[in-house]
Amino acid sequence: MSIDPNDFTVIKEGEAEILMHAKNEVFYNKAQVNNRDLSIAVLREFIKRRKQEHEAMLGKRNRGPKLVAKDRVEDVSVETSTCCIEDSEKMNGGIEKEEKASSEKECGELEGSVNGSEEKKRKDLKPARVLEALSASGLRALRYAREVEDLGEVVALDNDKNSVEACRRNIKFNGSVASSKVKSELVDARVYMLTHPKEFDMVDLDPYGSPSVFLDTAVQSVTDGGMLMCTATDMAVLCGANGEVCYSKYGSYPLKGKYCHEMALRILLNCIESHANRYKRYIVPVLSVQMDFYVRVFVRVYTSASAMKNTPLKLSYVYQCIGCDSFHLQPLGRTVSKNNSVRYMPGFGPVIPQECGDCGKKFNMGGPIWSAPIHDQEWVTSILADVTSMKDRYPAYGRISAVLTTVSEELTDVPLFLSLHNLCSTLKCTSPSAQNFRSAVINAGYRISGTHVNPLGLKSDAPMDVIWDIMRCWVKSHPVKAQPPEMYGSVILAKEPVLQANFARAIASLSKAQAKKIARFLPNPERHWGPKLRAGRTVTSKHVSLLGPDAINGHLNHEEGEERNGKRQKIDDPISET
Ligand SMILES: C[S@@+](CC[C@H](N)C(=O)[O-])C[C@H]1O[C@@H](n2cnc3c(N)ncnc32)[C@H](O)[C@@H]1O
Ligand SMILES: [Zn+2]
Repeated sequence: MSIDPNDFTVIKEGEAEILMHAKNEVFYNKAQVNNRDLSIAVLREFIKRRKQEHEAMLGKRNRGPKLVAKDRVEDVSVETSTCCIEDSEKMNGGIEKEEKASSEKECGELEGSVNGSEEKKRKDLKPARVLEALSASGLRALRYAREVEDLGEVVALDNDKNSVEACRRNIKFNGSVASSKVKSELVDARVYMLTHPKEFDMVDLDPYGSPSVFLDTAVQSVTDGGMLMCTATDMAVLCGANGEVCYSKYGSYPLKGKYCHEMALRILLNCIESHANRYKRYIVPVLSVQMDFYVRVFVRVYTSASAMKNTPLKLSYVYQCIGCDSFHLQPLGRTVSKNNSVRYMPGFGPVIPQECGDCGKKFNMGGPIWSAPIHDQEWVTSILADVTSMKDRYPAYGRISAVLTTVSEELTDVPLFLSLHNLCSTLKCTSPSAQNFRSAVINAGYRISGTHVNPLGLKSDAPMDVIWDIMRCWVKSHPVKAQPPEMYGSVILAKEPVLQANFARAIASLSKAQAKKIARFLPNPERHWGPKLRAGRTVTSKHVSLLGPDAINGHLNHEEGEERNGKRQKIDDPISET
């Protein structure tokens, strides 16, 4: 079939160019440039660290070849990550034997290199292979191949014929490097990942809406120490619009708090971990962001039946008061140490009484969520430095550096966050400035930081009763109008504060970025910067009511025209967005 060049426009992003058909029957969303840029930045960091970890492992082997020969698995397991199991405290039994067997198999190549020359050993680390499981036009796969140094093959999958045709066309259009590296396949990604276990150093999931159906096979397709990058755009589901739908997809109940976007990240992480655990694997998040209209997580995947036992320690239920929105975490598990041995036990609970100690109302319970750190700050700082050193190579530099800056200042050991506005609206009081409030928390001996998820959000390790005491003290000097005594705010204010808050400006009350006036939050670059409908869909009023007019990328006028002409198209499929 001949191709008419007039039917196409060329879209350039980073170093890749794609041909977009006038009918636009293949998915492309310009707004996802932030997502693709950030993924490239993380992939560069991963490639760098993978190499360092490999060299460290070789160095260790060189230093003690006899030890290596004797205690090979243990030695390998300590250094972990690029190709072997991580855990050094090996457990007895069948699981351990399986781990050893898998470790031996995967490290066979490395083992062979121990006696070879230094040069040969270095060569043994093959270039990383990437799987872009849901590739559409192939833009992302092409950017990885063209922009990320030292990358091996990039396999781009799609189960849509038009997308695969477009992807293959785009591979050719991007020249010889792209053609030699990127391979496109028409296949259901789940089948492909299931039949290619532990083959890809990085697997990227960027679906329409929810990634939930792809997670089980994706966690199996990643190499040990490899990376899974995963987007979810079904924010309404993850943020509690239909709690039961979220539960069916992700195995967690969401809560409609101000922190719901961070909770969304933590629900997704919990879900990935639970799938990983089925295969004696576990995840280590390096970066987790909520941007624009989606969440995106970057996690490493390791295999270790013994390390996997720690999973319940990293998960919590969340109790959220239906009156004053105070929240408390209930860990799923705990450990008891005795004579150098560790026992794993269910968590003690409930961590709170039936009624809220502050306002007397009951609690909703959400989760379980991932309550361990969602970023590795060493990674974040290094990625930020790298991005800054090559800003010209990131079309979305401003946005991704702002997000990374804010992430780099987050308290990583404090799940979820408070909203100062919410506290004040509960008490019906004027708001202290964020700096005053931060100072009072610091002066009371606690830590506080911002969150990349919300410019008004504050993360703190101060317990809720301390937070309310600070607000009680604030109201004493900024009185509120009398409220009915049964209002939550009145109940909270009826109690005398135990703590005397000190609002005097504390040195750390501004973050470093705030003090240096470095951009932390940027507005969208243009209107309609949001999710897009599945390729080939027409917008109806159903989409408008579900997504809001902004989210439909200007299709609204088009639809109104069609409706006026009485030609509105019926859509049977559930809405998807990305
Ligand atoms: C949101 S688009 C991907 C966008 C792309 N990653 C980018 O950055 O431009 C999702 C793609 O997944 C494809 N897809 C959906 N289900 C799939 C499946 N089971 N197997 C393979 N591809 C699938 C769709 O055809 C669509 O092209
Ligand atoms: Zn309460």
